[in-house]
Amino acid sequence: MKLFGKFFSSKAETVLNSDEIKQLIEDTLTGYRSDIFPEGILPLCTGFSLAREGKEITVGLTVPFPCSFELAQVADKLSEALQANVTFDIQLQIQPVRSHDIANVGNIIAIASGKGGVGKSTTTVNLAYALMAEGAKVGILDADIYGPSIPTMLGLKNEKPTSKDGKLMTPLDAQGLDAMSIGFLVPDEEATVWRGPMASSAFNQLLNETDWSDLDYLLIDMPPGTGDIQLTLAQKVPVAAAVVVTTPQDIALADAAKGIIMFDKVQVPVLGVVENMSYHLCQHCGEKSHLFGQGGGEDIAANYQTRLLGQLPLDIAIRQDADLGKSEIIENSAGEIALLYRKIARNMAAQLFYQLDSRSPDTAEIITR
Ligand SMILES: Nc1ncnc2c1ncn2[C@@H]1O[C@H](COP(=O)(O)OP(=O)(O)OP(=O)(O)O)[C@@H](O)[C@H]1O
Repeated sequence: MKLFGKFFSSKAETVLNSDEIKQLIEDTLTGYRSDIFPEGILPLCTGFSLAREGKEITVGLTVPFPCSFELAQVADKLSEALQANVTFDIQLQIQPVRSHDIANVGNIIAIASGKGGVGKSTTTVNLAYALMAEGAKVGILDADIYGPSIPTMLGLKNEKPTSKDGKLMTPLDAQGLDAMSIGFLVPDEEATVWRGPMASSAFNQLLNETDWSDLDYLLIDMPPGTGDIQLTLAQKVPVAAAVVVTTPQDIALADAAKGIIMFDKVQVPVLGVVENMSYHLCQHCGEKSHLFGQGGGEDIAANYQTRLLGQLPLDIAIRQDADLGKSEIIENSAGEIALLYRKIARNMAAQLFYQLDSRSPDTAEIITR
């Protein structure tokens, strides 16, 4: 992926030699700090190269998780500092953190909620597109056998997967996302009467008999709740980690806590909590109102030793897009909401790396202790 930096100012030109340019780039990449780069960018890069042709400078970087938005900003900053067009040529080297035998799938991340209706499926779809916008290859698997909403949310209702070899199903393409759901295969009313084992075997088939393209992440939209079916899925699917979606209401938070405890029980690390419908911004005066309470996501993250990955507003555009089979990331990629989802997606991918990837300085510390 190429990220092109831009420079606008007409500062008096200082001509730097190649060594000075290299030093300035290295210093910038080492000194940069943000939530996802607490110790700088360069120490995490497994590759770094520099090519220069007059005012065109290309920096080759190999990074361990998707983070295009932040790197594009760094490219702008460097272009300005060097008064040149700095292009980042990014190679993503995302490593599967848990071994499994599902072909062409890297890391499987379960998106769960203790309670129904908190916006788990909407969040899953938007996070999938957000990860894609950050540079990753992503798929989405709807595990909500009893109430699959992913086909509608991706604008693929009534579509059916095909098969090239009569064995594996080709996932549907949702503007670049691989998508699979029981909703593509059987009418909604049919699956609702399936008993637990049948639902679980249907899910296994969806996971194992889909011809996924080469995915960095497969997001699983889990059925809501923490009952037997969720526990079985969390145990049987080689999930690398989970994310719990909640709203700030007490009842949703209590159920989100049950979700965290459930994953803990089956030793699936929880990357963090996403607080959906956190606040509402008045369209007229811009005032923020916390309709369902405040601080709950932060409290739950602190009480259960995880982190708040981000907060999303209650917003009519999110609901309208979800109901119309669209996504804010695709519809309005530079909009405030799209940027919020992208920040959460970067946090999620970075947490997966820092907590579980053997290349991360944090895991190395844990391993040597
Ligand atoms: N941040 C938001 N702002 C406005 N509407 C939202 C937001 N998030 C979700 N919604 C809307 O809330 C409703 C429920 O969302 P969704 O189906 O994603 O919930 P869910 O937790 O997956 O439910 P279930 O698991 O019970 O199927 C949908 O109509 C969706 O458009």
